[in-house]
Amino acid sequence: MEDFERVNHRQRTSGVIALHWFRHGLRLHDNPALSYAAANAKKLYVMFTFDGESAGTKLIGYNRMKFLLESLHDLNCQLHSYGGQLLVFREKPLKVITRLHDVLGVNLVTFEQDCEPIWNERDEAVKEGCRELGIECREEVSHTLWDPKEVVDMNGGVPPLTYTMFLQVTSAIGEPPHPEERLDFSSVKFGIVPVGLAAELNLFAEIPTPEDLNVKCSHPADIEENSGSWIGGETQALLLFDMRLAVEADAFKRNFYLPNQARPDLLGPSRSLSPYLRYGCLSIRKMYWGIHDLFAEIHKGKPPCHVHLTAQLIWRDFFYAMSVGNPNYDRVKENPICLQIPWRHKQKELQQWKDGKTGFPFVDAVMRQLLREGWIHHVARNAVAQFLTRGGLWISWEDGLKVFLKHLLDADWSVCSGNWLWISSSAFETILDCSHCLSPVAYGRRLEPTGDYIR
Ligand SMILES: Cc1cc2nc3c(=O)[nH]c(=O)nc-3n(C[C@H](O)[C@H](O)[C@H](O)COP(=O)(O)OP(=O)(O)OC[C@H]3O[C@@H](n4cnc5c(N)ncnc54)[C@H](O)[C@@H]3O)c2cc1C
Repeated sequence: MEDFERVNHRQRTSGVIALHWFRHGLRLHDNPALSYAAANAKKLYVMFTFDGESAGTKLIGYNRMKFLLESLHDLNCQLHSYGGQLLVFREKPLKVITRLHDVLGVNLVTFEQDCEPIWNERDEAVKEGCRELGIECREEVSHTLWDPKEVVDMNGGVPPLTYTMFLQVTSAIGEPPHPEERLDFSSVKFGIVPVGLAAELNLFAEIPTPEDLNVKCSHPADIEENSGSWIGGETQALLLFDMRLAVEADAFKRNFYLPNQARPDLLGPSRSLSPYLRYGCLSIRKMYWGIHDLFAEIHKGKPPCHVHLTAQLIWRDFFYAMSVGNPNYDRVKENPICLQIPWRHKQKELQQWKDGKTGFPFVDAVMRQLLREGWIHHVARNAVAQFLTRGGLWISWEDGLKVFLKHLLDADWSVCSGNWLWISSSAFETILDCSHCLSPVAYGRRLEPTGDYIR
């Protein structure tokens, strides 16, 4: 046994040594699993591990990987100010946990719930491994407003198939929890990993770059041009959230709702919070209650109204709940909620759509923006998704989903699949509906009549 193993073996017997495992939830505020670890441990380790899958890294483009790494960098900087360090490994989580238990005496592991079925196997293996090692495992729900598993249970074991049903079930559960008070980390004692163990577990000396993880930019000229347009991390998320509250306050005062949906600005600077919600840099509960309380303050005495932004946040929860227990949610085959539509296999047209070379200027501009920046407005997503599926090329939504999952900054397995199912009219309705489709020409002209967006 090495010296440090002996020392830490002794520590194990005398108190809680915790490891918080970040998967998403990349924030210090309103993070109940992290606060539990910090409040109960005499020493705390915090980690993220690149296992080839977690945080949606199985299918990931350059822009999202950059956003994720910036978010980790931001966490690390914040932890540094409290004398801590974010440990970033390239290893399977259970191996890291096991070795940190063996060598450093870790006896408590905490993490935020990843409710999607694609994570069940990973999380069950970790929970089982912890049980065998006698490690306490604590999982907290804070990536969604309600616990999607509770929603399904409450609905008799099946997900509520429509948004209205979802609202009924959640109103029976009650309001979503308020965000926690911000924890003071200054009294937390953070642990570091000895050199030998660091090498064994492939601990990065500093936050890696996308290239370190073999993710390359396919348009190198864009790196400089786009630098600064999206910056990952909690610090930036909180800044943008304050700006967003000001925009919503102005709209509420004028009795106007969803300003960025009703008057989409395709040319303005990116202000969306979805990539920050996807990685949990911003707490969904902080956003929900922030908007809710703002409405209540401006419209004193009026009952809460869900036609504004909080309704959008509830849609996000709806799509998560829909995917619980359905590992085939992202495909046509063996997906119990998906209509079996005879989509055509047209490789050439699919490639043209992916490359932004269909010949329809608006559709092509949107796809080029997706490839270069990783973010496109909701109305633009609608346009290209309908064009690919029931409104134009008649190609399966599954093909479109893969492209979105790779390139979108906010790409989220449940939310993206749910929206593709919706837009292609493959689910949440009983029949395929092609009676109302967006014109790929007139729609673009209406949204942005100057043509500057396309240029
Ligand atoms: C084909 C398609 C794929 C999509 N894929 C994703 C995805 O992978 N990840 C993702 O977060 N959103 C996805 N969306 C939903 C939506 O386009 C984005 O959430 C929205 O554009 C984000 O912009 P915003 O933050 O300004 O939204 P806002 O209007 O400010 O809404 C606030 C938040 O509510 C949530 N939200 C808004 N609209 C929706 C919606 N339709 N479904 C679920 N949640 C919503 C998002 O978290 C968003 O950040 C997709 C939409 C379509 C049509």
